[in-house]
Amino acid sequence: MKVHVIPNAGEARADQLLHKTAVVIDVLRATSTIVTALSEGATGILSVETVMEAKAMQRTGDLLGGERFGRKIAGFELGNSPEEYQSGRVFGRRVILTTTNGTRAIHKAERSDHVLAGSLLNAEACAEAAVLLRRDIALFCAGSHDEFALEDGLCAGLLLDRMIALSATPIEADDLGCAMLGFYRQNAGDIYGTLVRSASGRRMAKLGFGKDVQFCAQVNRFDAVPRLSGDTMTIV
Ligand SMILES: O=C(O)[C@H](CS(=O)(=O)O)OP(=O)(O)O
Ligand SMILES: [Mg+2]
Repeated sequence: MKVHVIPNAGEARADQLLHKTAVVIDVLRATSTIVTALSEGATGILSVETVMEAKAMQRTGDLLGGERFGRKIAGFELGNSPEEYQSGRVFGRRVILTTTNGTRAIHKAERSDHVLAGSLLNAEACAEAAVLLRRDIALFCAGSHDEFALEDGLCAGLLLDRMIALSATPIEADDLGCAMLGFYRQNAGDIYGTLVRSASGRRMAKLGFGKDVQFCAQVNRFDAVPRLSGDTMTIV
């Protein structure tokens, strides 16, 4: 099984996704939010690229969630902080989500055979689900504004580490995958510190979302593996 790492949404090419299982990774914060929302009983997450689209798609009972410039969008019920999606707020509701990087990466990944949402929060379960799908895998780091984001690379390294442990057949990683695997193994004892020191982590702290970084740094908090079915992510 081949595993390829895509460094950011802007660099994703069709040939890297076709006939594969894509695992979209946006640790800070979109896929962490999606994993949390579905673990907390949301019925599905519809990812859209624009605010207008989100408003147009809203049906009775749906919640609008997401951010622009990191902050909750005017008129939306929810921002992009995973913890907002707890305490029963999303239980039984569909969420229409639009974020700067993560939802865009999910759209780009749609050309793959299977699309999963990965994060530190569901790493083990996600690695296992991806391996069981028996396709070559694209670890699709959403990145930030078309640049590589360290927290996504760290998560790609963790997923690769778990895939190697779980797969019955050998895993053949590309060069970026090997680099991220090494980076993860070097920093496995300080996941939170690595996130805090990353550019996105520092940006989150500046915006007042330091608690989100702490939340998103939890490894294997959830077993839920969001999977795209039609246009909506649900739990497999
Ligand atoms: O809200 C976030 O975490 C980011 C916002 S920004 O790109 O850092 O301004 O969006 P995401 O799509 O979750 O990376
Ligand atoms: Mg991000």
